[in-house]
Amino acid sequence: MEAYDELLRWASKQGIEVHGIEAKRIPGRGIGIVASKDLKANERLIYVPAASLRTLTTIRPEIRKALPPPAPKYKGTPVHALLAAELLLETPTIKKKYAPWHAVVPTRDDILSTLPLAWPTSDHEKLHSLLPYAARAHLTKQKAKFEKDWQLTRDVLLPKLSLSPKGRYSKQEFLYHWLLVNTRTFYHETPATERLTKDDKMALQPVADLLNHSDEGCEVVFDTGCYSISADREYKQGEEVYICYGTHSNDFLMVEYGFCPEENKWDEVCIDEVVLEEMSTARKKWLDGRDFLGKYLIDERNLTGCYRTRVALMLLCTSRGQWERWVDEGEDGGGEVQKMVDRIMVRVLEKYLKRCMEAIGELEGCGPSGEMVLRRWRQIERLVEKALEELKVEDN
Ligand SMILES: C[S@@+](CC[C@H](N)C(=O)[O-])C[C@H]1O[C@@H](n2cnc3c(N)ncnc32)[C@H](O)[C@@H]1O
Repeated sequence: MEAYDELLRWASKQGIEVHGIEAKRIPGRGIGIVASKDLKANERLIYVPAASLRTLTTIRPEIRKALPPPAPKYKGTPVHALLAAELLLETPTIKKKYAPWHAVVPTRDDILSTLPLAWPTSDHEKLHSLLPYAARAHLTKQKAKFEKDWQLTRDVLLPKLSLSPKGRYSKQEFLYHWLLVNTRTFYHETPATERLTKDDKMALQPVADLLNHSDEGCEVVFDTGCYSISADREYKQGEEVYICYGTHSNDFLMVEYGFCPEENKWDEVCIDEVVLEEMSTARKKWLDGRDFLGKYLIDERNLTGCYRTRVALMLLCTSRGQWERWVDEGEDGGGEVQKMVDRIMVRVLEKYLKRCMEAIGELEGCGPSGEMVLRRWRQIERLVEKALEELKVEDN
């Protein structure tokens, strides 16, 4: 019997109900959930009673006593750190209780090789530097969160429990558990987490955490008593059933979940670095003053630049005073100004396309470790080429 079949049997003993679906290994996506029969829209597929979730309230008392509890506005220990510590410090009895879950979650090698945060710096320093801007920026924030959580674990929790941050309790082991939590938790609000930030409203859910991501997916609803997942549409037997982890770009999915899908209607590409290179220090200050500094995006629906991009580029076509008036009145400066913005966009995107090609050239020599980043740059290259075509058509 496969480990995931064992997990489903174990789950039913925990009160987790599973209907019309089964787990299966899916090439390129680890384990996933598929329909075991034809499913009707709205049919309930998974029901997880709150008692089977691992949340802030199920963290062992000695961990909760050692680490300051989470509190509003990021004071205290994030729930992410507490859940990671809980997994790191699992006693043999608890480990036995969750053995069927441990048997199916990705191995250390799976996690550490696919998630950019875990790429060993010596080998992958170059890969980090070759990530597109948005992914690199997101990774920097994620790294800061992780380092803070590890510091609390190493300097407060482990000494209080007379454990040394080596071997079983090393930084690398904490990282593995921290990333397991990162890739497998669901949003869950309880009375205990109600006043906390969104990031602290997280729960681990055995079985439901086998669902892979797609742009659109099953309906997920929860209250304090349970979590339930229902079919969003009809499914044919054997079809994979997904949930949507959120309306995320591929840069976000790569850093948070370690994959980069070819189809993603929520995808967007951030062109901050090339747009900001056009701006003097004074212009950056003016943009900042009106909350227009950064987050310049292109996507399939906004090939010629999102609203923020175009407003920012308008500053290159006129005086500060005139630009401020247009911003105040929500005006676009008229046809001639928009043509100038288009021309600047062409220059900016041609520069970005050159960078794409340079990154692709370097990644082609990186072998399998650079595959995901290479795929991402090829997607960006296609989008930028399409945007340039559209801008040039508009110019004629
Ligand atoms: C919540 S788990 C889903 C179950 C997971 N596939 C497993 O084997 O345990 C999230 C992880 O699944 C993988 N995943 C989810 N959706 C995917 C997709 N559309 N394509 C590739 N991998 C995906 C990623 O490794 C991600 O970090």
